[in-house]
Amino acid sequence: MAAIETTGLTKRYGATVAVDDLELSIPEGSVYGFLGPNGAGKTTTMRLLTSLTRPTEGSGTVAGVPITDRTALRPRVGYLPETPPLYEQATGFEQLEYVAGLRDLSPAAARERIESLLADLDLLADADALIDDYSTGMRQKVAFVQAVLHDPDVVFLDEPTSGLDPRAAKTIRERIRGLADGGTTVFLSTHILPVVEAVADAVGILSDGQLVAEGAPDALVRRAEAGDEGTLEDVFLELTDVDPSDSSDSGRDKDRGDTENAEAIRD
Ligand SMILES: Nc1ncnc2c1ncn2[C@@H]1O[C@H](COP(=O)(O)OP(=O)(O)OP(=O)(O)O)[C@@H](O)[C@H]1O
Repeated sequence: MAAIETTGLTKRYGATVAVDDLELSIPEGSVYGFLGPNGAGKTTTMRLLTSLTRPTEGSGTVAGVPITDRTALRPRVGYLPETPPLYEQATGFEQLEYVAGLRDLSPAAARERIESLLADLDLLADADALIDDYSTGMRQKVAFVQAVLHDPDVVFLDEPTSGLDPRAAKTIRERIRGLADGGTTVFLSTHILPVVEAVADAVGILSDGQLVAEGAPDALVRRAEAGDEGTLEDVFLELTDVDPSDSSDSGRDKDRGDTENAEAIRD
């Protein structure tokens, strides 16, 4: 069974089509890199898949649960949003204890899990300091632990390594791979393409709400115009290159051309 499956998933905000007829089928225990320019619809897709917003049309399941069933879906998914909610006046440990309570973990189980995850990220020694005094990287690590505390089947990560120094970013990358190797499915949205190249089993590129290319990172690079010498960045630029100075009509034509090009790449 696919961990994430969508059919014709669409979200409109008035005249804006944020997510347009999205078809996804992502296997369990894989890392899926979700790429796209600003405003492509990545956050909206993650909000749809975590039942934070409802589709205008289409449907989907995550861990076998319909994405419109918020109550059943909530324990099965974890979400690290781009700006994670953290309570500045709590210590790292208190913040995580609070979230564990919301997730119905017993105090003893919560303590054990929090300590193990914090130790794993090299943050246990600072667990009793106020979040207000944490660095960006320390906050990001707490937010990461918060998203995986209840051992979800599928975890959605929005820019999990942004603002991290190379060592902290490497730690998070290794944990992402570790999650997938343990059977968790990771849906990873980031603009940091080397991160995706390093950890993703498959990549989807979103442009104007539409999936314009999908495949293993190295296969996408090989099949795109970039050729053998190319990188994921070349593929990304090739498929999402919309000149902002275009009028909306000619811009649309250009989009369509890019989409057709991408269709060839998709198989
Ligand atoms: N609540 C909302 N109300 C109205 N329009 C919205 C809303 N949320 C998103 N949009 C619009 O939907 C489109 C997709 O936005 P979304 O935030 O999903 O993109 P994104 O790919 O996550 O962008 P970024 O990389 O900048 O975070 C944009 O045009 C945005 O303005």
